[in-house]
Amino acid sequence: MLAEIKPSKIQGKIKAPQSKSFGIRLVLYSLIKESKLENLIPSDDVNVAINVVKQFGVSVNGNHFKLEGKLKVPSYLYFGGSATTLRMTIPIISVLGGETVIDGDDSLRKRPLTAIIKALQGSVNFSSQNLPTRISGKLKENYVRIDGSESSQYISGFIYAFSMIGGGEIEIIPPISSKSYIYLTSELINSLGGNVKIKGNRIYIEKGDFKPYIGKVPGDYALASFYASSAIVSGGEIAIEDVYEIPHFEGDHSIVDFYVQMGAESYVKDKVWYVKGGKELRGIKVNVDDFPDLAPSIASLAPFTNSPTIIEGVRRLKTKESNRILTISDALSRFGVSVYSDDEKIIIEPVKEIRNASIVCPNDHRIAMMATVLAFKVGGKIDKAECVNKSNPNFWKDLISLGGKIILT
Ligand SMILES: O=C(O)C1=C[C@@H](OP(=O)(O)O)[C@@H](O)[C@H](O)C1
Ligand SMILES: C=C(OP(=O)(O)O)C(=O)O
Repeated sequence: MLAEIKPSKIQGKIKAPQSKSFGIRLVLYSLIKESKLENLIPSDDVNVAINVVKQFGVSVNGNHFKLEGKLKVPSYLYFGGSATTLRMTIPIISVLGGETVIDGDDSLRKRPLTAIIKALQGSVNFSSQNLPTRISGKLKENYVRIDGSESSQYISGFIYAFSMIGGGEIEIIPPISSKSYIYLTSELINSLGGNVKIKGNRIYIEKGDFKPYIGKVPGDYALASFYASSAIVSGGEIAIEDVYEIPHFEGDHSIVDFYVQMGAESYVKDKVWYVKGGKELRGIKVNVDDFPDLAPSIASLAPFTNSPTIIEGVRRLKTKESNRILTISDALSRFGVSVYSDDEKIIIEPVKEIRNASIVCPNDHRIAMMATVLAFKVGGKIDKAECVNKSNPNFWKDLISLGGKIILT
């Protein structure tokens, strides 16, 4: 699909895209207790999670997920492009024990599994270092020691896995990256009757008394940020409804504050995120290691400021759906933005002369979303535009309803 975008003013009221992180967690929660997701509009990745729980024996009736009988470890699981589902499921397979062949699409096949393979060495065998691989064996004790610098998704997976079997302990070898997602998992599990305590680099999980989850999938700040950036850049005003309450830790919701630091009007009240453009913007310096998905969001606004934006802590962006150090730089450069990058940082200069550009989505939803913001300023084309479905199947429809002049063919 090709998206042809004309300069547009983005404004109005919209429901936030549903959170992929919450969506996957709430679907996987059905391996612990039933869940009913009232407003569910599954993205590709949430659909992956739904197919995975089905294979474990969960019955799926519309938006209602309930385990029928005993959990069974499937002999084959396919994860599409969803690293979150993959890396949360491997710990579950490893505590239950068994033999499963796991696979994914071309992008997932390139993403590392090094930390989990090492952590499970001696109990669980992997036939190869990347997908496809055959996992066999069972974790010997309810304890795991794992490198925290590759991905938090494994740690979230062990919080689920140990909650399923009545307890366990995780020791994380520092540095711990993407900490915000570990907090997200432990807070969610505890809010549903779990017993997870984080003490420094150790996580203690005890037996929980779980209740069903019946409710909505909360809205997502990182996905909504592309609507917000588009409004700011085009001088519009937007209200994004159904976002979650801002918690005590930093995370994807920190984008609300980053936009304030960049000079935009941005605040959350009663689960609505209000954003307004029109003021002079400035560059910021920010380390994204704890919330790496915000890099493309910040990069979408950075060219329109009056000073350079420095995004640090980008090392792990190389192993996302695309090498985002390269794909952020490449997409912005096509629009005439000067970008410097190395393994530690991306520096984005204020754009002097923005130009109309065409990009092909590098199989990475957030890069297409970032480029859309620039295209609203100057026009542009995005090929393989369906790549946004990984996390937000409503992306194009929502933006059209907010005034985006977009032709999809
Ligand atoms: O747990 C989650 O929902 C996620 C964790 C992050 O991954 P890493 O922990 O690998 O950084 C993030 O990039 C991903 O989009 C979602
Ligand atoms: C990195 C992402 O997702 P995942 O790791 O789940 O594939 C993302 O959504 O930006």
